[in-house]
Amino acid sequence: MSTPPVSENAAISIRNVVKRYAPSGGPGSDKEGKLALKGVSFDVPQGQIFGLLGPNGAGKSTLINIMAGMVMKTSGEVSIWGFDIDRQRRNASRAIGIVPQEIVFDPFFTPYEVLENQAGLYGIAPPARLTDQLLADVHLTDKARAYARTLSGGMKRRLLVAKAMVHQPPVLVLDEPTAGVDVELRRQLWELVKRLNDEGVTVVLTTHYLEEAEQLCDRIAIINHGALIANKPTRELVDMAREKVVVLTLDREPQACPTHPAFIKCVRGGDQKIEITYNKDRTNAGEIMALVQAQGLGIVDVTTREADLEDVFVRLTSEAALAV
Ligand SMILES: Nc1ncnc2c1ncn2[C@@H]1O[C@H](COP(=O)(O)OP(=O)(O)OP(=O)(O)O)[C@@H](O)[C@H]1O
Repeated sequence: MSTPPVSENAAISIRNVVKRYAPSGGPGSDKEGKLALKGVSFDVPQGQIFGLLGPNGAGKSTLINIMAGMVMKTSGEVSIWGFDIDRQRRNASRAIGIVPQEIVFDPFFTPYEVLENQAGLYGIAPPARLTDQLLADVHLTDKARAYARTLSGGMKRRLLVAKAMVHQPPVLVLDEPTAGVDVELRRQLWELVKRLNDEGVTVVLTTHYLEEAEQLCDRIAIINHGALIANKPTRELVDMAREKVVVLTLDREPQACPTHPAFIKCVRGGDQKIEITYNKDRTNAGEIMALVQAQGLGIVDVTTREADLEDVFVRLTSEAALAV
């Protein structure tokens, strides 16, 4: 299959990226080394919040670490804001801010010092530094002079976001920013991400929380076993779930499940309820209710459930697993 050329106006352009790790040499190790990415290609459009999803070990961190310059790809091309990461490394690095999965700070530095040091690394002269502004943006002004080790987990994560934004990159990448973070802190982090995006920053994030990816991301790519298995606007991806479920509570116990070519599954609960999973392109709840009533049964209550991203994710990853 021919691969389109690297896109000039994408925030990130990834073409045919392959990564094979060196063999570890340990007992049972793969002699050729682990093939973590098997030729992945996609673009992250400018201005979006882009979700990179996949099960554990799919290759997400490998891809992010390649963008960050921390892992060398085996082959393929990556450009960030139009800059090739091999030929224009300096410009590519300046165009991206990375929030790593692991929290790593020297515990004896204060948030103020963490940001000042980072600005120094980027060669930003003191008058041009945005330290106070960034601390305010992530609500850490009153912790500016506290040791990093005294910050809560959520504060440390917010400080990592500020650190990634020190050089004001147009692209921000967050690797599992909410892993192990409680609900309230997760909400705060998502608000921060949304605010940055509203200000024009293109955001790429990996997450295991499908519901949040569904709410937050404009577009979602799914990686499984080192290969891209989906890359679509979130709405389209969710619409791929063609299944819908209707639960009917009847006026008495039905003798049998009604049948229809669009039914995928029908379960009798034994409590005067039937749960029908159907293809929503081929029938609807109204038709199903009419079918049940035509059998002489009365309907006391009805509830329906839409398929969500989790249904699509499970289906796509299991189909891809079967194809491997
Ligand atoms: N340094 C390494 N050396 C050898 N193999 C590695 C190395 N880092 C990752 N891998 C392997 O490459 C594959 C992809 O790992 P990666 O960490 O990129 O996945 P992931 O999608 O980020 O998973 P997770 O969500 O668990 O972080 C895995 O099989 C992993 O064991």
